[in-house]
Amino acid sequence: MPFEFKPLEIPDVILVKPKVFGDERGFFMETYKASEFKANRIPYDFVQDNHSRSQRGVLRGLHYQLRPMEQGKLVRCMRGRIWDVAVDIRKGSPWYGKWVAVELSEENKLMLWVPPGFAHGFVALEDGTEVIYKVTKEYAPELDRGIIWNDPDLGIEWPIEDPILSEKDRKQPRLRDAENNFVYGGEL
Ligand SMILES: Cc1cn([C@H]2C[C@H](O)[C@@H](COP(=O)(O)OP(=O)(O)O[C@H]3O[C@@H](C)C(=O)[C@@H](O)[C@H]3O)O2)c(=O)[nH]c1=O
Repeated sequence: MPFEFKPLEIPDVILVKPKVFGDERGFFMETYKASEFKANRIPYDFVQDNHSRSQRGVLRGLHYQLRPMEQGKLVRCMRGRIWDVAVDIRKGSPWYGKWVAVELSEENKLMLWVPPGFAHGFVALEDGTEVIYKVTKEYAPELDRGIIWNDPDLGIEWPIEDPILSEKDRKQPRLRDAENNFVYGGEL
């Protein structure tokens, strides 16, 4: 099997571990394969790939797009390290307002599947950290929304104090005030 799929504490969020083939030249790994992902509770088509670079302490998030342009995201860190967070914001979900986080790095090569209905964010733990992620719907700026990273109702334990934020992310609302049209449908 080229991948291991491990559901996290919120089981719709899945940690994906690729099989890495190392040899004297370097390494090879598959980073996405439709048949394997579809057979392991990630039945989506991906339509856009993104790439960002961040200095240490940059925090991007927490972001989501409203329905009908809700995005699932397959996130990977190809240089440096991030602490990657997914927050369940599906109304009626047993995990509403709960979060899970994992470290993704150049070294561990792990990927995080963040389904539609989750807010997503990460903090870069090293300078020059590069993140690439596939998304299931295209960017729709008019439906782009966010939640403030340090919302006390979420209590996310970020590993960095005083992060570097975009102007937009400094002004995001709390979850309780954020526009959100996700409804939990018992996805499991
Ligand atoms: C996300 C995105 C941004 N942009 C543009 C808009 C803006 O001028 C510039 C930077 O956008 P942002 O400040 O929103 O970029 P950023 O803060 O990196 O936003 C990203 O954060 C992570 C946590 C996510 O989960 C992503 O879905 C996305 O929301 O890039 C696109 O053209 N396409 C896109 O898909």
